[in-house]
Amino acid sequence: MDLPLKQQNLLRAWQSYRQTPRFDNFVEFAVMLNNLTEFLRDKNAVGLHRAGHQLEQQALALFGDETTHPIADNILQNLDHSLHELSRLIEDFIGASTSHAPERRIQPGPPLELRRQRLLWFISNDVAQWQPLQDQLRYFGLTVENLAWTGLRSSEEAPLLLVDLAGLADPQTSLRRIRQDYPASQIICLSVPSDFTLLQNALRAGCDICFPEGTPLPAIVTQILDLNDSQEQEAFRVLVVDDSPTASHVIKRALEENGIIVRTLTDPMAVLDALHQFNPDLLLLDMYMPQCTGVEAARVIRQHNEFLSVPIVYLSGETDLGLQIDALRLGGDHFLTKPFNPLFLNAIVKSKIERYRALRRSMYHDSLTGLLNHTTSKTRLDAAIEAARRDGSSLALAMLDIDHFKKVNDTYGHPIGDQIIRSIAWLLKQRLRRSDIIGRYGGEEFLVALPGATEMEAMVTLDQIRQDFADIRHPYSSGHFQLSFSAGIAGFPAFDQGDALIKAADDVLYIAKRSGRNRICIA
Ligand SMILES: Nc1nc2c(ncn2[C@@H]2O[C@H](COP(=O)(O)OP(=O)(O)OP(=O)(O)O)[C@@H](O)[C@H]2O)c(=O)[nH]1
Repeated sequence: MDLPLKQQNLLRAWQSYRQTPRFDNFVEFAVMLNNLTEFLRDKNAVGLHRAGHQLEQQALALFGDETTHPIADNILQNLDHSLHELSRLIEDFIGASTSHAPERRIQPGPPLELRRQRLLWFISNDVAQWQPLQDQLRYFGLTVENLAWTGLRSSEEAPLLLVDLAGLADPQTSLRRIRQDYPASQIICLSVPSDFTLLQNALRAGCDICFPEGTPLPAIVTQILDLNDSQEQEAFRVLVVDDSPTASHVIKRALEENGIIVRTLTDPMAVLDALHQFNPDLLLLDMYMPQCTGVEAARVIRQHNEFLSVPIVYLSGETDLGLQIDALRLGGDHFLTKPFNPLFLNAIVKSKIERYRALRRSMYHDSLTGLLNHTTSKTRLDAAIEAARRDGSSLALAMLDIDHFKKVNDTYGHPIGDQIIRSIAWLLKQRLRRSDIIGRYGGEEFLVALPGATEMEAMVTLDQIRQDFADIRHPYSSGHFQLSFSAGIAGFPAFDQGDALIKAADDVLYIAKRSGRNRICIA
């Protein structure tokens, strides 16, 4: 729905510049272009993003200032041509998506809001050979459909394309055709000969990721699931503190055009409350405000441990280098001088937030699985119990432990053991709700808290996951092996503190282990 709108905005902005070729109209065009390109990147519409990015580079080279506009006629024609090429690609994509879209029926929603399943099309002349890979991907929640090279069709969403190049007479031409037909899809190639030129050719023809011949199955599964995982990213949040409502409005608009959630504040003295309530990923601070300077506000903020790492970017008309350096020394991360270039502002804000989020991830999440780490799982559980107490709702906690895991390490090696730990993490992420708490509590032990669920409801959900996990065939050498996990469930309000709940679930997990494993017991 957003794509046609963004395309229209871009064409409209270009039209305005063609009619009145002033610098500010060019800025508007560049902002709309940047907005569309970032949108395509976020949606992983790889081919379309590539085309948008090329046009953006062309436009940025012409950005200049008031004196450089209007741009020369021949350059204008060039830009016009590239813009219409991009527009045609987008229209083809939108047309293909809507004309072949299957009729959508409204069905009653599932009781638990499951994460959306990603569609994957598998294109190969030898589907049977890839059955184990397909099975693995299905187990982890991807919807896999097989397509023949001769039977390619359109889709409402941009599916992930897994393309087997084995046995193709002219893989490059086939790939180019696919890239053209599916401009928005991510293309992953299997069976690419491990040769520099052939890999380079596949990438040039439009492939995004190549797996050379002989890549082990677990490595392929891991990368595809990682790709799928990285799709889910919450919108960035920025708090703007500037005493001028006009300046705040301009900044807000520039950032919102890029999908960033913005809150503005004209009174710097209220910044601590706003930080607590809004929980931003970044602060944009005006340098000079009547009651308090930006540097003073930054120093006050940095007195609070919880806000020590939130990036602070100063906005000011100040061009004195010495003052800028001092401002950075006193708790800021970057300095942007007004009038700012909206594209530059967006790029700085996004890159700072990406780093900040990566830092937070490493602080609160487990590096092997991306799940919450031990400490954070407990903190989140405590907070969820408090919320359940306030709302008078229930909460179920499960402790899960992989069965005979020592034997896995001893028989297949530690790296395969790690792979199993990751696979159970993916399965849990795939099957549980966003609002559930999923943590790696210890080596092969996981904590799962389901706010709002009773013990029995948790049992139904987790028992399905248990059965599915037990069905997964983990490939090893030329064969495979299967595993299981056991779990113990306890519930709030029967146990009304985090530690008591964990102990109760752990106790029944022990009973599940003693009574034969591959089962779930309730406290
Ligand atoms: N590969 C790998 N192994 C781990 C990791 N953390 C813990 N382990 C191993 O997990 C195994 C846990 O074994 P045990 O606690 O004896 O239990 P088990 O073999 O799973 O048997 P039961 O729990 O009784 O079914 C140990 O061999 C640990 O070395 C990890 O991050 N990676």
